[in-house]
Amino acid sequence: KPTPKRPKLPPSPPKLPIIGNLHQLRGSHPHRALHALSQKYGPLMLLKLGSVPTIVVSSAELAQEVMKTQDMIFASRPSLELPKKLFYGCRDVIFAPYGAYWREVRKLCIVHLLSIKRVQSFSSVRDEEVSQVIDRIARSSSVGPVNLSKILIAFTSGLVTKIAFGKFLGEERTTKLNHLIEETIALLGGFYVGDYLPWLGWLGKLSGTDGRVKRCFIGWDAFLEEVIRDHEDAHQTQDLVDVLLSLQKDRAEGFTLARDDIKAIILDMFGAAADTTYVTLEWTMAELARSPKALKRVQDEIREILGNRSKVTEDDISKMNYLKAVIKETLRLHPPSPLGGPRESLEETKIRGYEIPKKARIIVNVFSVARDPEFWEEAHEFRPERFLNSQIDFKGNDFQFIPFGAGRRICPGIHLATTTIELALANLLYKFDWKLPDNMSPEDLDMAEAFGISTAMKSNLLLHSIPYKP
Ligand code: HEM
Repeated sequence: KPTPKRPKLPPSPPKLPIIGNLHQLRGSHPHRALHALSQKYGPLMLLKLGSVPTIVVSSAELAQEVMKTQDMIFASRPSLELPKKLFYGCRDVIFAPYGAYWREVRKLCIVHLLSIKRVQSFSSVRDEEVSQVIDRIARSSSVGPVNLSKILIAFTSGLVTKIAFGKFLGEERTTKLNHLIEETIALLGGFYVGDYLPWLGWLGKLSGTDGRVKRCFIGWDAFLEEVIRDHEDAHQTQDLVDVLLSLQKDRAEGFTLARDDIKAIILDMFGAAADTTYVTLEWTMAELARSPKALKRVQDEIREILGNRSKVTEDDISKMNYLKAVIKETLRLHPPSPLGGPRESLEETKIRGYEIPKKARIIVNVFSVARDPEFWEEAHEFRPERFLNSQIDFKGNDFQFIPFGAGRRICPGIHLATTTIELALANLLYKFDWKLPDNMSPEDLDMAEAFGISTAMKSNLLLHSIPYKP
């Protein structure tokens, strides 16, 4: 009797009983551990993370297969316990499974919250917040090196808060909000055993994680409820809560937004925007601090364009080609979400003749792709010049460079992110000269990565700032 043909599955590293390949991710950062495994097992691997079959893609060619050729099949997200509990049952955009609801809220975000016009409407808020950063650095310039990491975290979370909530928050609420953001980031960046070994979900209760998640959710809900109520009582400027409330009233596009939908969408804005923007700024300053030539070149460009004006405005940025190349090179080497957004297959399919089961988890290792030797020479080096006179961009068409993802799930916040990053960096680089702390050579700067949901620097970035007089 012929034996039934076994499906041809992608190559897998050896597994242990029960935990599968989880142990191979221990001890290193997951994107680095997966990168190392891909060097041995190839650009398409099948891992068992606990009991979850997980496909890991590590080349530009296969990223295109997943995010373009078969994007429709891979357009969903896995159903994860933590987001279900924190994001109102995934009524947000990031974690919503593929379907009518996700399509509607994503469209709403693109058209109403993150459009070029809306991003422009916050230009004075950005300007104000950047000026505060400059003042803060100027005040501490003479004292010693400034802790840029701390200043940049405060800048990005302050900016997102103003964009989302306007000027409603006093000191007490801001402190509460910062605490909630910190706790959410810590929870999302942690390892939640129930997502890999569902039958061990009860460990969450035992370890106290479930209680922490519940308290965090209750904290957010009370906070958002209060802020939304304030917005309903007052006719304010057009911050994001105002926009969402007016869409709810108008039943825009025949789609009714529930209260919880609004809260989940606002939560996304914090989850997706603050940390990613901050880590891009931090890594860019770190890379420049250890590359004096690139630092000089970008400052010369900015200072030549500015003449003797006092600060960079958003209109100046379009001429700053080297600055844009510096940001791209930083996003290539240090993608803030090195494993992109997790995807899930909606049906069974094949990649390069290998069977991909339905409901498999898909990880595109954005970090590996940006080092694909077929596309990148001396991939480990910081060389912004590679992006000059090059059409390669992060808008999702060049699959060797996808820090924002690609396809149906591509990051809808690219314009908001880049506008903020460019303006903040251009001003930091215009207003100050930057030096490593005394006696530190470029090789001594600690470029290690922290663990967490966005890959920040492990050590705070301390640099001397010397005010520049035009
Ligand atoms: C440097 C900054 C940023 C980076 C590197 C980044 C990166 C990403 C990545 C890799 C994804 C997953 C894409 C995929 O699954 O293919 C994503 C999704 C998303 N991002 Fe961003 N992001 C950034 C800033 C922002 C900002 C400022 C916002 C605006 C609030 C934002 C909102 C979102 C949302 C809502 C999603 C979910 C999209 C969906 O699932 O349909 N991001 N981002």
